[in-house]
Amino acid sequence: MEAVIALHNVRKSYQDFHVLDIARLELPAGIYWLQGENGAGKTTCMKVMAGLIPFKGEIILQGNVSSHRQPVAFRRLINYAEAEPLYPSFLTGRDLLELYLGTKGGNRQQVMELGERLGVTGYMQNPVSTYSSGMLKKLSLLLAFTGNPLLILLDEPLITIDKQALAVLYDLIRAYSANGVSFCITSHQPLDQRELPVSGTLRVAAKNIALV
Ligand SMILES: Nc1ncnc2c1ncn2[C@@H]1O[C@H](COP(=O)(O)OP(=O)(O)OP(=O)(O)O)[C@@H](O)[C@H]1O
Repeated sequence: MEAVIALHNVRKSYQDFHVLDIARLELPAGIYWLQGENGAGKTTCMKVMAGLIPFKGEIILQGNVSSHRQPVAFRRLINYAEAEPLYPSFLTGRDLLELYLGTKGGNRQQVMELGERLGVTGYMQNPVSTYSSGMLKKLSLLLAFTGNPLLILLDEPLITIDKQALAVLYDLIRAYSANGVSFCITSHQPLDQRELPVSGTLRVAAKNIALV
């Protein structure tokens, strides 16, 4: 089966500090748990996969969308939610959602319903500077589920959100996964296999990523 994402000779350095050196990694569709020690390179790997920071090498989605040759199409197919999201403080949640709907596409009605389920609707009209860390995290998760992504990267999605939002998040991951969307999730806490049917574990170590 065609890999959802394939990394070929991917190298990432911050100035002359080398963080990633991945000769080849090809992942079939699924839900992956990305593990590694603090500072191993998980967040860097996600930012590279999402096409958000420059890197050497090439990433191909579904065998035909290249990070270098089709950067816009590439970025539309991958969504990323940061571990500790930061947005310009004067923007409202609604401003950000409109921006995402405009650039990522997707069904407005469906996204609004999702916002309702996650419990963000009540504060969407307020500037993000007024949000608590959990409120910000829920907004970032809503944005990660906006559009028509092939792969969703969730960096520490379980931290700071309340029990109700957590149950919705697990539900969403399972439903999207059943519709063919793949996930790559970092979490220092164990993932509950009953809630999240993880298909594989990816380990970041010694600058490489391996499916273990
Ligand atoms: N913008 C940056 N400039 C310089 N070095 C950076 C930058 N971002 C990350 N690093 C370094 O790259 C390495 C990997 O960082 P990264 O954030 O990817 O690790 P991580 O596996 O996500 O860690 P954690 O589990 O602590 O979140 C670390 O040594 C870090 O110091």
